[in-house]
Amino acid sequence: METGALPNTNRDWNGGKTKEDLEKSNDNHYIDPLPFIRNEEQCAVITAYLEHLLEEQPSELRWCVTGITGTGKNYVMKILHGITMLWTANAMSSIITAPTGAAAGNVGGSTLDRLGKFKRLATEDVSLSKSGNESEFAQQQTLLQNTILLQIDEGFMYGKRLLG
Ligand SMILES: Nc1ncnc2c1ncn2[C@@H]1O[C@H](COP(=O)(O)OP(=O)(O)OP(=O)(O)O)[C@@H](O)[C@H]1O
Repeated sequence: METGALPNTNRDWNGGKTKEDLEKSNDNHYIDPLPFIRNEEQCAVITAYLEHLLEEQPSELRWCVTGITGTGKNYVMKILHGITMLWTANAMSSIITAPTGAAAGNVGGSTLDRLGKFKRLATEDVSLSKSGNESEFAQQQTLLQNTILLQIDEGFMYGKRLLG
């Protein structure tokens, strides 16, 4: 996974002390923020997201996480999804989408078309807000107003017709 563009993730969970420091001083209270993840790059993404949630006034965050196949991108997506739902206690606060039904099924998400109830035509260039039933679209907007995380898998497959 490529994480070079991520914000600095050095949150100090242990008062500036390393695990070794704490062991030497017989203090066993070392906090490992992500004990269940042993992959550094995955840790960097998840920790950066946690830090973002902890910000008093979180700014809008737009990330593109890339990596060759099998590097654990979907694994991280699912963790961020779970963290967000727990953090907000709202199942609609996090959404995972993908361009095709098969890709969406793979990550436990849905297609943007299904999510937004769009009825796009294969041949016509229609904008997002006009591509479906407008009242359904408005209902969906209301439903999604507490969504704080939108993750798009295989995002390169979306053209400017949908997201442009
Ligand atoms: N930190 C981890 N601990 C345990 N298993 C992991 C971890 N990260 C990834 N895996 C496992 O490795 C496999 C590949 O991960 P994943 O599907 O997330 O990769 P990917 O980068 O999304 O692949 P693709 O680009 O093909 O969709 C999966 O079986 C996943 O469960």
